[in-house]
Amino acid sequence: MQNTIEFFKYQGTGNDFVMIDNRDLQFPKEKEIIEKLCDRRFGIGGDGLILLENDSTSDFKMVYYNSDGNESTMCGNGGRCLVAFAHFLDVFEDQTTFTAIDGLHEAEIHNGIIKLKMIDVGVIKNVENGFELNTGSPHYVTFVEMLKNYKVFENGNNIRNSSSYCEEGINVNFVEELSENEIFIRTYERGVEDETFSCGTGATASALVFLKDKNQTSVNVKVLGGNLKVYAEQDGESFRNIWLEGPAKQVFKGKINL
Ligand SMILES: N[C@@H](CCC[C@H](N)C(=O)O)C(=O)O
Repeated sequence: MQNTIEFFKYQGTGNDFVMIDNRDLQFPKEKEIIEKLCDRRFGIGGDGLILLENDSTSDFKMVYYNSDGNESTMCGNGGRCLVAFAHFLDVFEDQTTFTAIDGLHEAEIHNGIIKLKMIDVGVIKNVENGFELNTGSPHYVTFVEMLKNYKVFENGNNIRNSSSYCEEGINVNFVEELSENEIFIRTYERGVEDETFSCGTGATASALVFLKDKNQTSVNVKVLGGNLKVYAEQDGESFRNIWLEGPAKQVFKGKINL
């Protein structure tokens, strides 16, 4: 017998996700099924798939899969979209906490803008031509010029598959400083294996590298799919009180046969 599931589609600055209410734990967590649902020709289409589940210590739990069907580490835009989804499902009113793979997150929603607290970040490592840090997911950050015309797929794919990163993979962020208050970022994402329109943990990582050792606690972030803002407080070599802010929207809903 054919199994039909109800889904919702969300996007946060163009990073798009299939969203499923799995509080009844009925969703089959199989790689082939998730990959097919994320396929833009044979499925719904999305950079990832997110399950909203019950949690014993917070309002809900986030389970995140990349479009390759594998469960992965934290997704910042996905987290913001999931907060919008939980709000739509009346799980909370305007402030919430939820549990993700990297721990507990606080979040708030006001007029469609979601502000999500990210994990504290330790040392930013200097590596060849760039920086490496973990904002819930692993990121490589490098500064370039003329980012609009930059070959993000080719260069991102080369770095992601280089000997340093090929085993675990890494997300690769190319950053251009537009002004003292604004950076422009384009990201090649691990697990999507392509450039996406936005990456929340990547925007956070790039913002922290930009803010490091400056007397500044926020920066506007322009991405292909819109605008984000990152707030952070530096404490020695580390950062805390890190917030990722931006819009997240429900795009459509439907039913699909598995
Ligand atoms: N789109 C994401 C990052 C998702 C995880 C990443 N692809 C990985 O596997 O590390 C975001 O908004 O943070």
